[in-house]
Amino acid sequence: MHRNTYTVTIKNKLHVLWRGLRLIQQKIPSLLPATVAGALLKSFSPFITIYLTARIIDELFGAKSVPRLTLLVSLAVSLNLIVFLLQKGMERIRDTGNYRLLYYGLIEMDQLILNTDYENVEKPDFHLKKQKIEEAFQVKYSGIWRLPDLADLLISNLGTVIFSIGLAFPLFTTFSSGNRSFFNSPWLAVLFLGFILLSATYSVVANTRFSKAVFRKMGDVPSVNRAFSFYGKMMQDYHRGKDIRIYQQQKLIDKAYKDFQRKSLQTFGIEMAKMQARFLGTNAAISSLISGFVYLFVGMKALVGLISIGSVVQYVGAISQFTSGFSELIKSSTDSWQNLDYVKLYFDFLDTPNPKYKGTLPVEKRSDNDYEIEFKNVSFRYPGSELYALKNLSLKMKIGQHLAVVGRNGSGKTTFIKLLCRLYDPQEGEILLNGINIKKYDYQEYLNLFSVVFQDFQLFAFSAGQNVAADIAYDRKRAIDCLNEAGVGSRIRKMPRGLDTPLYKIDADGVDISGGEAQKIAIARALYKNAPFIVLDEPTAALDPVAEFEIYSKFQEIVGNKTAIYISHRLSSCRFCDNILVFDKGEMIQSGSHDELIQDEKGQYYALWQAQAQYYKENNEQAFSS
Ligand SMILES: Nc1ncnc2c1ncn2[C@@H]1O[C@H](COP(=O)(O)OP(=O)(O)OP(=O)(O)O)[C@@H](O)[C@H]1O
Repeated sequence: MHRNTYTVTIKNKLHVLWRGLRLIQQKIPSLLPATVAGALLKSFSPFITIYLTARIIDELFGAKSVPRLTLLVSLAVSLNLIVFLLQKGMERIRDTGNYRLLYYGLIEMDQLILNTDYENVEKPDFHLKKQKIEEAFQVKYSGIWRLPDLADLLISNLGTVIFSIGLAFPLFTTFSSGNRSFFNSPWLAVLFLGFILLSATYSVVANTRFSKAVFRKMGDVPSVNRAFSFYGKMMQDYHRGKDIRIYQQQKLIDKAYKDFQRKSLQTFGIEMAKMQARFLGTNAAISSLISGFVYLFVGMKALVGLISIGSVVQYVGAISQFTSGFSELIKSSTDSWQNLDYVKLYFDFLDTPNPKYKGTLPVEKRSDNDYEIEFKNVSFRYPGSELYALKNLSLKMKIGQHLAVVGRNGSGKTTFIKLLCRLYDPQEGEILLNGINIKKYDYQEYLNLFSVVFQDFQLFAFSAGQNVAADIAYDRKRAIDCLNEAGVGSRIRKMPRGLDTPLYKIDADGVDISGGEAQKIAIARALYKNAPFIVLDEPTAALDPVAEFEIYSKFQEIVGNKTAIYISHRLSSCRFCDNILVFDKGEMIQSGSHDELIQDEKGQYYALWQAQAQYYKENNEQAFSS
């Protein structure tokens, strides 16, 4: 059972590795070949010096032939130069490739967020996964972008181990037949090899332990980072600056931040540093011990005349290359193995399923806007929620109708709009467009039917014109007309660059706008889209009473033959509508015109109307009497 899970883990990890390498090869074809070539050159280069220096020393202590010495020195210099230049060339290709990989990897995640089903965007898990990927990247550079670096380390260290074994091989296999000294005994070679293997094994164990401990400690990083970024954002966000000053929260924030820094430094930084010092100290002691033995073993062999002086340089060099190469190989292998967990996280995120059924039916383009939408026994619960946000809703929206949706907070009004636009699909019942289930239509085409100003609408730090047109290139006259209709044209004209002025101060010449102005720009955006259905969810919440009146009185004319849906808590605005739907706890409990509904004195609409009328009366009387 245990073994089985282990095999599955290995298989999964190898699959992730294969997928990662294939992806890199497809997107940046030069990166992996340059990495492999660079790694081989890197591992080969020290051996040129070791081998040729040994030969030069032998020549100096032996025949002293000047032409041979010249040849050896020129060979050493030119080979080193060639390898160095090739290595640098590969490094350049690798650096550019790595940069492109980083860019590609991050963009790919952002693309997913922009295009995935809306349902995913509202799930906290979805964002947590992305946060983990980004944190692993920021703190340890782990993830898909580290694959080439780790491949470089693995190949170069493996190369070092292989080349050093090749160069040190004769030391353990060549014996002088006439010499019966202890240093010529194969048993000494075996003993020495045993010692090297023992310390290498220790190095494997210590490395794995250390990597695991670091990995465990890294588990604390996301929460530490989250807190750091929380404090960072809190202090940088100039919108919070007002509250901080008015309530004099500087001391509170400063103390909380310092306490957190102290705690995280203690539990994370100091403990990690201690662990590292212990590990590095033991490693340094072992490698000095090995060096001592190597010098003793090789030196004694040379002393009793079994090997040449040049060979001392060759063997000592090769064995020390082997020990450092071997320990680095182990370290890079454990790092690579753990990095695959982050690569898997990256692919899991990219593989986030899109549950929405995607239809292909084109939406008929009608110049008469003759579209009818019907909700048939629609019920809906948000994912993970037991409660119905909408229950058994049935209604028809006919072309050109002006519809108001009213009800207390949380009664399901916005949810109704979300279902209408297919941001979510109902669990029960169906929604039909001209008699066909909306799921069967091509989603993008279906979305073209709607302009919505959500309660929590968002504008972006693009230019005012681009915000209105939701595009880079757009019809300037139409944008100005829509801004005028929404009552914010004169404000935009007064901005330093008119339509081209960036909104918000993220841009150096950006302009901050008021909440009401933002709402008017959002209305202009809805008008610019010119869709057959226009939905306004609390469209005048941030507007002053005069602007509100203007918008409502003009809307009749602006909206024209479009089907309009207003969600509003101000019942006075409902009088403009043909039909009013009253929602309560997810159900539609009343519908009809204002005049009809107001007749039902036991109904919810009457109660809401009376409550509002009473409130306005009392407040106005109070305001005007003082
Ligand atoms: N993303 C969500 N996940 C879970 N429950 C939600 C979500 N959004 C809304 N709800 C719940 O669904 C119910 C209906 O919410 P909805 O936003 O549709 O109400 P509303 O009538 O528009 O309210 P308001 O007048 O306050 O805007 C509420 O109980 C709300 O808490």
